[in-house]
Amino acid sequence: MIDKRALRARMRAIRDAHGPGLLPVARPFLDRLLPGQIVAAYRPLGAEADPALWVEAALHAGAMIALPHVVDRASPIRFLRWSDGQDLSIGAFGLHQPDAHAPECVPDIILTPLVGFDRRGNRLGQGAGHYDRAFAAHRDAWRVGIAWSVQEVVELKPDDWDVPLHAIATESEWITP
Ligand SMILES: Nc1nc2c(c(=O)[nH]1)N(C=O)[C@@H](CNc1ccc(C(=O)N[C@@H](CCC(=O)O)C(=O)O)cc1)CN2
Ligand SMILES: Nc1ncnc2c1ncn2[C@@H]1O[C@H](COP(=O)(O)OP(=O)(O)OP(=O)(O)O)[C@@H](O)[C@H]1O
Repeated sequence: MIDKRALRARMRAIRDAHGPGLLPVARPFLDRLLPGQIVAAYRPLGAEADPALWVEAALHAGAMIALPHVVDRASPIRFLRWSDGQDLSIGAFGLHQPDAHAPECVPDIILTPLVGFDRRGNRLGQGAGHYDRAFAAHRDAWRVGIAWSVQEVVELKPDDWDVPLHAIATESEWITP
């Protein structure tokens, strides 16, 4: 079987060949939203599917937005509150993120950028363990993976620490394992 690093390189190349864009909002996400909830989103890097329309829908429903704040590969990410229109600064890996002093949040929903996924909810990420650790720290959050449909692989072998996704949204499908 192809190793994880080689697969990650292949799936990044497939994602980059697809190119960037906005992901249409999936109905089950709208149905789940409640006022006051905290939705952890992200600002896309390169050709990652952009959840900006999901952020807009969440704000419209009265939910609050948090964005990941990353320091380096070794440190856990923190989800920090972001209010609509607030400035972001560029941090590690070129990510747009809130100021380190923004309030930390406990997310109800975690929109997770994917490098690859399978139909069972297994996920391939950047390999730093940032979302693995976030899922372990926020067990009750609804874990939604976001990707282009071309990022699907037939089967990913989960590691012991992997926490599966509840759903995956692509431009063409809402996949629930
Ligand atoms: N948009 C976005 N935000 C995110 C993530 C992500 O994958 N995408 N993260 C996910 O954990 C966390 C940040 N962690 C990261 C860890 C490693 C790399 C990384 O290795 N980047 C590669 C290029 C990545 C690519 O092309 O996909 C690099 O810098 O060479 C990026 C982010 C939180 N925020
Ligand atoms: N709960 C955890 N606490 C501490 N370290 C963890 C935890 N979960 C995973 N890790 C570490 O993080 C790394 C994750 O590597 P892996 O290749 O699985 O990342 P990934 O599947 O790309 O996911 P991620 O998006 O989280 O980086 C591994 O080295 C693993 O030991």
